[in-house]
Amino acid sequence: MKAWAALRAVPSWVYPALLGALLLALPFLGADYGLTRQVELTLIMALIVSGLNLSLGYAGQLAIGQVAMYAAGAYTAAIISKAGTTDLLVHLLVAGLAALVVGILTGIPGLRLGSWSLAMTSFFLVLLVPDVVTILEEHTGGAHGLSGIPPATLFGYQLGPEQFYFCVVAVTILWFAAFRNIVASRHGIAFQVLKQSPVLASSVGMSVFRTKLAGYAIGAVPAGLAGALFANLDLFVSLDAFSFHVATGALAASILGGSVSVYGALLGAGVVEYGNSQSSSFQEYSLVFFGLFLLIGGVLMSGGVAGAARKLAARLDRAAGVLPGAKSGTETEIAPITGGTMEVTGVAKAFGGNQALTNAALRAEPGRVTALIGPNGSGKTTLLNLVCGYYRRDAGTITLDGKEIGTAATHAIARLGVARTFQTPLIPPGITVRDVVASGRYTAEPASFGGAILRTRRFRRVQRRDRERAGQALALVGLDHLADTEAATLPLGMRRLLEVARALVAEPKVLLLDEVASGLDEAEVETLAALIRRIRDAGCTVILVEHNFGLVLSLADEIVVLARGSVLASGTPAEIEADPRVRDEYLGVTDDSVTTGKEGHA
Ligand SMILES: Nc1ncnc2c1ncn2[C@@H]1O[C@H](COP(=O)(O)OP(=O)(O)OP(=O)(O)O)[C@@H](O)[C@H]1O
Repeated sequence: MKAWAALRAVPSWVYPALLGALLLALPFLGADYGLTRQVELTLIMALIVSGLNLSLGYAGQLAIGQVAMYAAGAYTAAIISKAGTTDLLVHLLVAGLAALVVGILTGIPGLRLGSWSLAMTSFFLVLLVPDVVTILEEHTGGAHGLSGIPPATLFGYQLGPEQFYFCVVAVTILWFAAFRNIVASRHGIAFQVLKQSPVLASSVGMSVFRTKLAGYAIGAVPAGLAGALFANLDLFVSLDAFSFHVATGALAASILGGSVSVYGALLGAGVVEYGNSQSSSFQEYSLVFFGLFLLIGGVLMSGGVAGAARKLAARLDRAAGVLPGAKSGTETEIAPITGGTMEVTGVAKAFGGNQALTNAALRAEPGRVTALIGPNGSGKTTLLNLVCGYYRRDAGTITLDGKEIGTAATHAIARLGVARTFQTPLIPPGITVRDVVASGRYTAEPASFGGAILRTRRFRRVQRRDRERAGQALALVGLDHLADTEAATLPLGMRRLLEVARALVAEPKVLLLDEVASGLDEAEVETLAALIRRIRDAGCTVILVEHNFGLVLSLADEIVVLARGSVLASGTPAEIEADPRVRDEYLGVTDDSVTTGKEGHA
C-alpha cells in the first residue's frame, strides 16, 4: 500500500509523459519497421477514437461520423500533396480544418433537428463516403484509390520513415495534451453537464446548441489529423480505410477503452489494431470481436477499462488512506448580492387542452423570500419554467428589473441573473463536488477553448477564480470537506445543498428554489432554512416553491397561493395563514393544525 501511496503522489501528467517519451525512444531501442508501423497505425486509430471519446463520451452526442472526417482529412492531404504542397504541417492544418468544416456542416442540421438526427446524419455520412469519393473520382481516384502521393516534407526537408514516425508520435502527444486540457477544463465539465441534461446546461447559461456543436465539431479535428497522417504513411489512399467496418472498430475501441476517458482511447485503439494485425481470424470475424468489446466495455465493466481502472484506484486509495484533500467546514460570509425585481403579470399557459396557468402573477423583490405555494398541479413548476424560458407563455408579461424576459432563450435568461435548483437535483455523474459547483460559473466569466488548450494566463486566472468561488460556496453550504468527492454519490440532502451552491456561484439576481426541502430530514431542513435566510439577507431575490407549509411560514416574507392556475391569495405569512380560502382550498386541514404552522403538505 505504501507503493500505491507513492505512485499516487506523482503528478498525474507524469505517466502519459513517460509513455510519450517511450514511444519517441522506440526506434533507438531497436524497434523494427513492423513494430513502428504498428505503433503508427495504433496512434492514428487512437486519434480517431479520442475524437469519438470527446463527442460521444464527454459531450454525449450519439454520433459515429469520425470515419467520414478521417476520410475528409486523408483525401484533402493527398490531393494538396499531389498538387505540389507536401509540407506535413500544412497537411495537418488543412486536414484538421476540412474535418472541422465537415463536422460543423453535418452537426448543424443534425443538432437542429434534435433527438436521433445527429446519430442518423453521422451514420449516413459514413455510408456516403464511397459515393462522394466516386463522384469526385477525378481528384480522389474513385474506387481505384489515390496513388502517387509524394513523400511528406517538413520545412523543405523530405521525411524518411523514421522521421515520419516521430511526427506521428509528436502529433499524437500534442493532440492528447490538448484533449486532456479541454476535458480537465470548465469546457470538459460543461460537456458533461450537457450530457446529463440540456435543461441543466441552459439553466447555468450554456447555449445547448452551441455547446453540442462544439463537442461534435472539435471531436472531428483529431480524425482529420489522423487522415493527414494516414495519407502520408502509405502514400496511397483508398476507400477500404474508411469503411463502415472501420467506424464500428473505432466505436468498439472507444467503449472498450472507456469513452469517458482521455487515455482509454490509446488502449482501445491498441487492442483493435493489434487484433487486426496479428490474426486473420480477427479480421474475418472482427464484427463479432467488436460486439464482444462493446459488451465488455459497456456492460461488464461499465466505463470500459478506464472506468474499471478508476474504480480500482479509488479502492486502493481507500485502502492506502490516500484521501482527497479534506478541509474543515468553516463557514464564510455571503458577499452582498444585488437582487433584481421579478414581476409576473397575467401569465397564461396551456398544454394542449390543459390550461396549466390562466392568470398567474407575482412580484418578488431583492432581499425578500417570495414563496409560491398551491396544491399539486396548480401550476407552480410551470410558472418557474416560464420564468426560466423553458416554456413560452401564451399571455402576460414576465419582467426582470422592468425588462421583458418572457421571450428570451433559457441560457440568455440565466445570463441575465436567474439561477435555479430542480425538484430532482440534476448532478452529472463522474465529476467532483467542486466541479459541479464551478460549472455554475460557466458564463459568469468567459474563457475560450483556445485558452483552455494552451493554458493561457487568462484561462488559469479564471480557473483559479472558479475554484476559489466554488470553495467559498461549498464552505457556505457546509460541503467543503467533500470538494473532491464524486458529487453524484452524495445523499439527497447534500445534493440539494450542492445545487444551491451551484446556483450561488453564478451570483444570481434571482434564485428560484423548486421544492428544495422535499425528501430532507428535519435537521437538513433547518440547515437549508438558515442558508436561505442568509442568501436573502445578502440581498438576493429568492422565489421558493415549496410544499412544506411550516418551512414556508417560517421563511417567507410574502406568500403567493396558486390554485387551478390563478392566484388564490397573496400576502404575508400571517395573512395567508389566516385566510379561510387558503385553508379550505389548499390546506384542507382543521384550524388547529394550521395554527401550529407545522403541518406539511405533500
Ligand atoms: N410539459 C407539460 N406538458 C403537458 N402538461 C404539463 C406539462 N407540465 C405541466 N403540465 C400540466 O400542467 C399542470 C400544472 O402542473 P405543474 O407541474 O406546473 O404543477 P405544480 O403546481 O408544480 O404541481 P406539483 O406540486 O405536483 O409539482 C398539470 O395539470 C400538469 O399535468
